[in-house]
Amino acid sequence: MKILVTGGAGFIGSHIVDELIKNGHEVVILDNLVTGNKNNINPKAEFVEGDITNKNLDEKIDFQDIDVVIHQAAQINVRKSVEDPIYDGDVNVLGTLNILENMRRYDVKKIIYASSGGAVYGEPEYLPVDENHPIAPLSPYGLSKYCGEEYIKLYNRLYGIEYCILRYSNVYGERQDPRGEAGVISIFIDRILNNKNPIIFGDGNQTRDFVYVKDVARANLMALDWKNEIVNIGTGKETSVNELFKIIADELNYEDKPIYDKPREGEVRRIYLDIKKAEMLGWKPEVDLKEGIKRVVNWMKQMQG
Ligand SMILES: O=c1ccn([C@@H]2O[C@H](COP(=O)(O)OP(=O)(O)O[C@H]3O[C@H](CO)[C@H](O)[C@H](O)[C@H]3O)[C@@H](O)[C@H]2O)c(=O)[nH]1
Repeated sequence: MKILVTGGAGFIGSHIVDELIKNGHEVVILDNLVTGNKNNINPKAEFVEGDITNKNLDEKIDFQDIDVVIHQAAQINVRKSVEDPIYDGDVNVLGTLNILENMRRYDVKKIIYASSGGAVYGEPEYLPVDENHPIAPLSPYGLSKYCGEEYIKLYNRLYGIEYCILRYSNVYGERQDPRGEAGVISIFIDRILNNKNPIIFGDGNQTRDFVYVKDVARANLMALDWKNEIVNIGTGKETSVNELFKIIADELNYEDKPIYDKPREGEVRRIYLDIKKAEMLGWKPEVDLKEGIKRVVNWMKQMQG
């Protein structure tokens, strides 16, 4: 199949591209390189530098040739979305709509969409959070990601474009930029390798569901066969930031303590995803947190030479 991966030079998108190419697919990458990185680009993919909000995108990309779009390009910074909700909406809502319009115009059959299991549900009413949990985002980012979902469902009703919406939990792994938007795992490892104490916001008892990026990439590959589904992609396991610190400290033989700072405002206390639906569809995470952290450590050591 010929697949367009938007954001294919980014952290998650580039792993998806690698997985697709490994499985014999032809890949076109669209990325504006704002947070994406040229070094992440698989040499076997065709690379188009451009923006999902460009109204003349069809001058750069031959949509007629594309079978499926895997849409990963986005504004992904939660705090930035609070500071500048209009920019966030431009990229995440209008950018997604622009992709859908091109798909409609040139008859592209299917879209796989990266949504956020951490941001669309808001403060969990029950745990683990399944796909039927009420939607009540606490940030413009959570809402803009959800708007993307709704436009995709609308385009399915109106024009029959097939979809699969994947709601990721906290994704970590190689190529996540520790100095970039998010990713407590790469931030802690980066700080320890540079002789700085990790900083824990609040008491460290807040919890998250950390899923390894190559497991997420594999979910995208499988989603090529899933039809009009909304699926949580996580591990179904809850890990506190304190526990996380301990696993990373053990891995790096770090004996110093973390610094405790004031809690980050507006973030959820506990969240982890119910992944029964993904499991029913045949996907499950394969790399556990310890092993995944080992891999990130090795990668970061390599990067630092
Ligand atoms: O130096 C740090 C960084 C983070 N944290 C804590 O670690 C947890 C995870 O923080 P992240 O910034 O890694 O991720 P978030 O849970 O804030 O998740 C956000 O960023 C994710 C990307 O990794 C997804 O986009 C997700 O949807 C969005 O809510 C939070 O409790 C945060 O307070 C620290 O204690 N110290």
